Amino acid sequence: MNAATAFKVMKDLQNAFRIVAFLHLYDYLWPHQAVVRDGVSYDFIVVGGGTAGSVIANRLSEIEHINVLLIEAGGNPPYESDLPAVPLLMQRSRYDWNYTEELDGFQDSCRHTPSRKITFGKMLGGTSSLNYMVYHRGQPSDYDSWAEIANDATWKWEHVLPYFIKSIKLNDAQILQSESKKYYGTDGLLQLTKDHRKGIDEFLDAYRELGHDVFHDFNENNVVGFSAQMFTMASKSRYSSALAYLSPLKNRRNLHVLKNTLVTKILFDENKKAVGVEVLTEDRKTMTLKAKKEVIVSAGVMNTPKLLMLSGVGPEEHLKLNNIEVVSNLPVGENLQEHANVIIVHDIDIGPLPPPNLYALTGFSFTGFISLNQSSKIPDYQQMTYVTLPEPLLYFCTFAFRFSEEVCNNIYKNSVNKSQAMNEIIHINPKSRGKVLLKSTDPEDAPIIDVGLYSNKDDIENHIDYILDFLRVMNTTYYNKVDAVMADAAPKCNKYGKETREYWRCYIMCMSSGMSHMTSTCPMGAVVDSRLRVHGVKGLRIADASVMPTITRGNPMAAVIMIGEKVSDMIKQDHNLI
Ligand SMILES: Cc1cc2nc3c(=O)[nH]c(=O)nc-3n(C[C@H](O)[C@H](O)[C@H](O)COP(=O)(O)OP(=O)(O)OC[C@H]3O[C@@H](n4cnc5c(N)ncnc54)[C@H](O)[C@@H]3O)c2cc1C
Repeated sequence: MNAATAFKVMKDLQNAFRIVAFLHLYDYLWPHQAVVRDGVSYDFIVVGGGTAGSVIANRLSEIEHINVLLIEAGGNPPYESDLPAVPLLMQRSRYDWNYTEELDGFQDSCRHTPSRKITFGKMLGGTSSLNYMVYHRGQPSDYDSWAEIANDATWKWEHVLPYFIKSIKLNDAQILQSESKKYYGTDGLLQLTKDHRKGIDEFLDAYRELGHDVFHDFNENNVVGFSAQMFTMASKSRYSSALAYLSPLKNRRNLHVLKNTLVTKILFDENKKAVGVEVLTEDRKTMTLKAKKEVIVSAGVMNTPKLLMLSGVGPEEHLKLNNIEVVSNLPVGENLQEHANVIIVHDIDIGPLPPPNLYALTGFSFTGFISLNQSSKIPDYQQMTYVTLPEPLLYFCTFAFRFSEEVCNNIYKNSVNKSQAMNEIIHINPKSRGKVLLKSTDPEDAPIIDVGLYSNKDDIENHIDYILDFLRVMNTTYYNKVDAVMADAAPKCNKYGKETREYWRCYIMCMSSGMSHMTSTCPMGAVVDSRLRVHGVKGLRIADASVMPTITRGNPMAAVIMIGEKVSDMIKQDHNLI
């Protein structure tokens, strides 16, 4: 196997699954297509049936006399969305928005192309239908600082925790019999599965040897340390936000789900109240759909700011440049935040791993939140380690990370008869910021995206510190026992010597990428208030990853679902519906 073959295998598999999609065998899982007429009114319109939008559509339509229209640009998730082993197959397919970042100063990187491809889900469940399913809530201190920025104590950890708990249906005997039980629900809608697979404990022992705590579970007391990962999975399948929140109510009469329909504009009346949306339907008809109470935009971190700007809500100068009439002058699209990730692969000798299985995650994994100052309760970086056979890693290298064939072949070449540990060293508190702008006023055009990774140079130097800290694991008993050797992914950096900061500066420029954890393009404070209402207009809220004032120090999906739960209650309260 080599990188070119691995890439071709992925393309062939994508084509094979297209045939399965053509048969529509799994459409019975999802709500029917709504029948709509031009000019028809609903109480609430939710734009985007993704991670947050699915939650909101469910919770608002719990009230029987309220009519909710959920509009989603994509269609039903395909069969492969269900299969935990193959999330990659939906990348660069019709289930992906297929955006590309502008040139970002990494032209000299080890990527396949200088511009980075960026994936977001375009289907019910949005990005939760194609992501890697890791469930982590971020740090309690993240929410305390949101509360401060938003000037609203209801965003503090103690007040958002009940919404995390409400969403969950945990079925893990070990956790439910432990102290951690109080942090989980058992009658929510989102199923979680903890990874208990063989092999994890030996790795965790190595981190224990370095002085780190090892937990069953991360929660408000267990913040800094290591644990096996938790996933949004039932035992053998993905649990996307759509499967959790939309599938069970596919026959609910007051919820109307309009699929394959792009919202092109939010419509305002003369008092700047959002009164509806303009859409482009799957048969390419333009229609107006009206909202009596509110429009809630949950179109994700790129498409929410794009839609707002197209509708006249955004930075005045940029809107005027595009001849868009300004409704509210706000810093929409600025403040984009992302976790930078550096990949370090180890060849290891741990004996045979089970062969890949479509219904299980490949290999096994664990994660750690590490503070360089071991007495601190606030982590500086996160480590996620996936232990697999070398072939699945080659697919990731070439198809997901899109590193060059040379880099992927370098990583693969000494792995014959071995396993590999792919370590993601993640900068979870970046100072760098990016932005989203309109490319044109055509709603079908992609936006201009500048993720801004390492635009603040402190992030590079801090990342080197994190990598050097991580590498201490190479001296532990277990890593010696399994003959861990670092794959020589970037030989061009070897001239500096691996013990130097120059080597790691060079390595970072070669082997880094974003985690696809982007947030904060319409943040609380600057763009929306603490009840997620857009400043300067009425009847318009935003609820998705874009409203986070700062990126969570952890994987963001759990926080997005919590935002969906919390905003649903806020909307009900503001309209006297509870
Ligand atoms: C490859 C990948 C792996 C990831 N892995 C993890 C992980 O393991 N754990 C984790 O915590 N996070 C992960 N993330 C991040 C996480 O999935 C996202 O942060 C989260 O799902 C975002 O939710 P959202 O509601 O903001 O947006 P989305 O879930 O993307 O929802 C937006 C929805 O709006 C729709 N839409 C957009 N524009 C329009 C329009 N104009 N009209 C109608 N509909 C529209 C979209 O099609 C989409 O369905 C990953 C992300 C990626 C890309």
